[in-house]
Amino acid sequence: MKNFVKNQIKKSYEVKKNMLDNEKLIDEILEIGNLLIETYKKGNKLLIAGNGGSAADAQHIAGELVSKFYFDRPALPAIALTTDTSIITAIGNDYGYEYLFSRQIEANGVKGDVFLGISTSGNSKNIIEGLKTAKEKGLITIGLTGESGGKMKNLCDYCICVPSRETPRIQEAHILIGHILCSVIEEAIFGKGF
Ligand SMILES: O=C(CO)[C@@H](O)[C@H](O)[C@H](O)[C@H](O)COP(=O)(O)O
Ligand SMILES: [Zn+2]
Repeated sequence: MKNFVKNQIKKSYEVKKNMLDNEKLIDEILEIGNLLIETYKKGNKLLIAGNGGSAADAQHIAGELVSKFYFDRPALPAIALTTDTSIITAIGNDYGYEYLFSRQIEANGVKGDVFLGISTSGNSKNIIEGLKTAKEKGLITIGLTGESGGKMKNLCDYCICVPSRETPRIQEAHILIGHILCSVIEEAIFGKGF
């Protein structure tokens, strides 16, 4: 049983090590960081969505931006589209689960905003519909996925495909990337070194 535990730590570590050695992936994180910095400087906002553990990630990232990450500074606008049970149950009941995020993007997204879709398979229908509506409304689209990228890969303006096929390991890398993006944004806009 000890090895069972150790094996999972090892797998998580190996995914992170592969990311560290992948210069293209590091550049992609920085490119998205710069895009989000520009988005905030223009006065636009970030909308985030995911299912299950990725819904928690969406809320986690929005929390860092609206509250604070490392230090006290003005709030940054970010909305997780996974939190309002009245909206979610109404859309799910009246239109269908696949329209959960697209309907909210239709309501709250404006040109220049960014939609971040998080999905380990890259194939969750409500994220795919969200990406389509986001594009139609002039939002910039970012995806966080697993190795294959699924259908999201060709639908997103920017897509980071974490080099793993295991949902929990992919999620662990997604939240690392989310944290890095929050730190880059906070430092670039409000840090003393800038
Ligand atoms: O957290 C986990 C597994 O670690 C699950 O709740 C997982 O997020 C759910 O099965 C999701 O429905 C998976 O969707 P996706 O990542 O393929 O979009
Ligand atoms: Zn999980």
